[in-house]
Amino acid sequence: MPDFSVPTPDTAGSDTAGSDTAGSSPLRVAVTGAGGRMGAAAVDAIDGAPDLELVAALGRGDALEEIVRARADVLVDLTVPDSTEEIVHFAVRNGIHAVVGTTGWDESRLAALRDALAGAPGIGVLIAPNFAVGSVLATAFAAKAARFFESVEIIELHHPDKVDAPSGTAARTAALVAEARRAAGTAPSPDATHTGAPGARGADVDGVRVHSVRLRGLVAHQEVLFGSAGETLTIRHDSLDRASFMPGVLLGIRSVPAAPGLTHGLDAFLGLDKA
Ligand SMILES: NC(=O)C1=CN([C@@H]2O[C@H](COP(=O)(O)OP(=O)(O)OC[C@H]3O[C@@H](n4cnc5c(N)ncnc54)[C@H](OP(=O)(O)O)[C@@H]3O)[C@@H](O)[C@H]2O)C=CC1
Ligand SMILES: O=C(O)C1=N[C@H](C(=O)O)C[C@H](O)C1
Repeated sequence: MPDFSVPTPDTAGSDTAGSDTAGSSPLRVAVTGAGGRMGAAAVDAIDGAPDLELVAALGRGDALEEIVRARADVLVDLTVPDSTEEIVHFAVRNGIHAVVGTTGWDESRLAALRDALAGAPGIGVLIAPNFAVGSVLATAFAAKAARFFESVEIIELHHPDKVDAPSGTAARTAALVAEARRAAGTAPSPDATHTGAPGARGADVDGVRVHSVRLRGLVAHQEVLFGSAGETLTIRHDSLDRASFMPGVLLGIRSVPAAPGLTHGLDAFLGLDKA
């Protein structure tokens, strides 16, 4: 597994950065959604990290108080959009940092979380739409490319057991692409469609068309398609296995105690905000 635990520009010098734990006690980590696809993989990854100690693994129906009783330093939430907000606010109220991979964090939820964190000095929450480094890079590349093309559309492709559409990654990519195009004064993507079947043109996310495919055999994939006269650019990322998410989960756990307030996206912990 690639190891991002070496100190990054943001974490260098912090107590919690790096895997060299000589002289310091392991970070105590709790996981909600521990029985799920991602939660189970995260539990294994945390178990395998010498600088981390898994102190609680909760499923639906387990009392959140167990996280406090276990004296967790960091909670990793990998549940469902309906549960994540309550769980993360519980952690913040109880002075526990959180690393959140669960989808469903729209602008109004993020604003409420920022408010809660303002009343919890020193507590950090990472909301990471995607933990895979390739996906984070692909989204950053898409945001960079956004202003240079007339047209943009996103296709996200996932396993059919996913409960939400579009994916959190696609929503975040669309938002960043839209922001870059607005800042550059780019016109909306041209589209002459005026008749057609409902849904045929995908969902409108911040002015960007997003198409969601659900197919057995897939894990998590995304294409951002750009087009201008005579050329196209496709930025594609594929997670072929949930192993792809684990280095990012571990980086989030190690970095979040030194990052008070809300961090949206793994970018800053990878030093990408300075690239
Ligand atoms: N950021 C990233 O890189 C990634 C994010 N994700 C996101 O992570 C989330 C989980 O995905 P995935 O593991 O595939 O989904 P799963 O459905 O496999 O897992 C979700 C788990 O959460 C449990 N759960 C639901 N509510 C609660 C609760 N209140 N307390 C404790 N546990 C609860 C469910 O239990 P039960 O089955 O009993 O309902 C289930 O075991 C999704 O939002 C997904 O989009 C996924 C992959 C990567
Ligand atoms: O449910 C999934 O599987 C995934 N969810 C996240 C999302 O919605 O973007 C991250 C990744 O795409 C896998």
